[in-house]
Amino acid sequence: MSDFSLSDLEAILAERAKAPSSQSYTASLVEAGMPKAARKLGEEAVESIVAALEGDKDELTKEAADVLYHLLVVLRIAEIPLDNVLAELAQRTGQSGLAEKASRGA
Ligand SMILES: N=c1c2ncn([C@@H]3O[C@H](COP(=O)(O)OP(=O)(O)OP(=O)(O)O)[C@@H](O)[C@H]3O)c2ncn1[C@@H]1O[C@H](COP(=O)(O)O)[C@@H](O)[C@H]1O
Repeated sequence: MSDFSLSDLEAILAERAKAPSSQSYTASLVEAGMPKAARKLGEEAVESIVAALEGDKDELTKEAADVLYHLLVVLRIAEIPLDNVLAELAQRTGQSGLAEKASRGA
């Protein structure tokens, strides 16, 4: 199992977003703004659907990674911390302890 987490990626994107857009794809997306970032997220979601329907596991794995990356870029532009999303997911499990833990970023 990979040690790499979405929180790790969120931290990398926060750092890279400060770079000149010529040196960082993340910074170029943030600079372009929500319409472009949201469109990219949609494109990657559609490509994931196609891979899923074709039963192509390798392609679906790559497209799923693209979806998660572009989702984090969209959340960054919207100024929504990943922890808020995790807290929402935890709350849906009905386990308030998990929701509290997620909102603390633990
Ligand atoms: N996970 C990714 C990631 N996935 C995809 N991409 C980039 O997404 C782009 C998407 O290519 P596409 O073919 O979909 O789009 P395109 O038509 O080439 O370009 P668009 O004009 O449509 O955006 C490519 O340039 C990839 O390099 C990513 N770029 C960055 N990351 C992560 O973000 C980190 C920071 O990257 P930089 O911001 O580039 O420093 C990296 O270390 C990675 O962890």
